[in-house]
Amino acid sequence: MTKVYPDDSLALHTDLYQINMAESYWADGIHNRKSVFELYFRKLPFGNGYAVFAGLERMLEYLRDFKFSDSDIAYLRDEVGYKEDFIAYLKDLRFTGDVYSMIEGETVFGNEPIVRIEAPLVEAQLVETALLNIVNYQTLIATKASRIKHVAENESVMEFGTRRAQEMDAAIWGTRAAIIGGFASTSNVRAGKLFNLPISGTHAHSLVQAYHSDYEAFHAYARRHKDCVFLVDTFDTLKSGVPSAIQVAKELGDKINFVGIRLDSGDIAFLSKAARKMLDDAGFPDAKIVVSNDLDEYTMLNLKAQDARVDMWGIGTKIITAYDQPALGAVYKIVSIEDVEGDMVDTIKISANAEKVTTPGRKKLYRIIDRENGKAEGDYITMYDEDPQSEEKIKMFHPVHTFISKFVTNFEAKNLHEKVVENGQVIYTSPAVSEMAQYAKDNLALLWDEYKRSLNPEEYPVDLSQKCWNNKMRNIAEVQEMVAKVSEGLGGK
Ligand SMILES: Nc1ncnc2c1ncn2[C@@H]1O[C@H](COP(=O)(O)OP(=O)(O)OP(=O)(O)O)[C@@H](O)[C@H]1O
Ligand SMILES: O=P(O)(O)OC[C@H]1O[C@H](OP(=O)(O)OP(=O)(O)O)[C@H](O)[C@@H]1O
Ligand SMILES: O=C(O)c1cccnc1
Repeated sequence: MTKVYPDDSLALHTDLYQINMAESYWADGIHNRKSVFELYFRKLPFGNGYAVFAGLERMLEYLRDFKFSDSDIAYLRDEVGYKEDFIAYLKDLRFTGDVYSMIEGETVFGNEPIVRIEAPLVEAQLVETALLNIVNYQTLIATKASRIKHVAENESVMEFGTRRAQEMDAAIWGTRAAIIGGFASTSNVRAGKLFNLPISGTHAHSLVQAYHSDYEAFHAYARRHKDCVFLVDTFDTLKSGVPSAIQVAKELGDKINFVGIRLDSGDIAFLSKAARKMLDDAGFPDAKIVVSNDLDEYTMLNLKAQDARVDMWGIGTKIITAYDQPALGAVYKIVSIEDVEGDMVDTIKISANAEKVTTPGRKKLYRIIDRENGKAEGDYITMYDEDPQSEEKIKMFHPVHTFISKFVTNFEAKNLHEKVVENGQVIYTSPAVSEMAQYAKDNLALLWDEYKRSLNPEEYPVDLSQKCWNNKMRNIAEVQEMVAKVSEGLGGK
């Protein structure tokens, strides 16, 4: 049985090691040193050429409300065993830092900072797990939704996944992310209420089974509902389901809005073509054909290649669980920390894998947009004090394979980070989810098609400024020097 705490908070929604590190920082008196952390992922999910950022609104709620409640404090003291002095410190702890973030619906790529947290070390550390939890899931689902919508083109896509979601929270936030990524509506009524999302739905096989008849079931449904989409595959799609739907639509005429039919099994290509012909011949050329049944962008593409006659898609399991890639690997890394003199010192994490070496320093992120064609040339990471817009010409080069480079002129440098939290106060108001979805759509229009194709897209450039790259190389050299000294001191080679 779960225990119920009326004052349960999300401050404990973290890994134990974060609180243990917080205790060390505090005991050593370095907990209030200014620090800069960045949140980013390295590899795009689903082999896609871009991702769609989602999660800011929940992150902001979490940071705003960050506080260990009385029952959290009691648990940490009585069950986990932290000492009284540290417990007293945790009681009054709030998030007091600054946060810079992309806004929801922004197109995002690997190895670029999505969120930058500037806060006392202990605070920035404690919020890591929750921030990653939020962004990893929501961005994954928004990206999957965008892939699916890309294949659907102008046909609308409904989210049907709640029953298959990894529990209730995922259904709610996942469907919100799906709408940001391009889905038109959700079947989850609570999500509709909470986030003001468009809700939609048809009916299930149980309705038809309860009446033992397609005709009776459709009639019963139509007596109480104006908009009707009849599910036609319970007994026999072409011999009973579609003819019954047509009969009810004819009988009730203007009394209902016969939106169309739904197919949920069998050969969708074959059945949709046959049903289309029956509907057209019966005088219902505007009736829509909705399809569902374990669909995703791959089956959709395949169905389109077979000229399936589909007007609307219902997608459940494969969107809400991000079925083919259940996790986005976003990470949260420290890039700069105040030293004993009060100066900020950049810090780096070295790895044998060049892609995994962090990029030190407080940085900014720009999207470089060609003023002539309005298309994005690439993203450009600079040190905080740089302003690419003040330059005539910038050199963009691959941060690992540096010989891949180009000069860009006549560009607009769009700053992708908005200040959303200042001294712990949330200063950003999230727009409606529909606006986020529109923003996502507009952003995708900046990308050349080769970055958007669902199979083997081109790699979009995410480059470092020369200054940023030099800083990284200097940090690597310094660490190598330090390691050599340590190694010598310890008797190493
Ligand atoms: N013409 C088609 N081409 C490719 N895939 C299809 C086609 N028609 C249906 N599919 C997909 O093939 C899969 C068929 O799965 P399955 O065999 O479980 O369905 P079914 O037996 O027809 O229906 P159910 O088990 O739900 O009653 C589904 O993912 C469906 O979307
Ligand atoms: O297929 P998804 O993309 O997950 O979409 C949601 C599914 O949920 C319903 O099926 P139901 O729960 O009745 O299961 P079934 O169709 O597999 O029998 C509906 O008929 C869809 O097929
Ligand atoms: O409205 C529907 O058709 C629907 C809703 C949830 C799951 N499957 C279908």
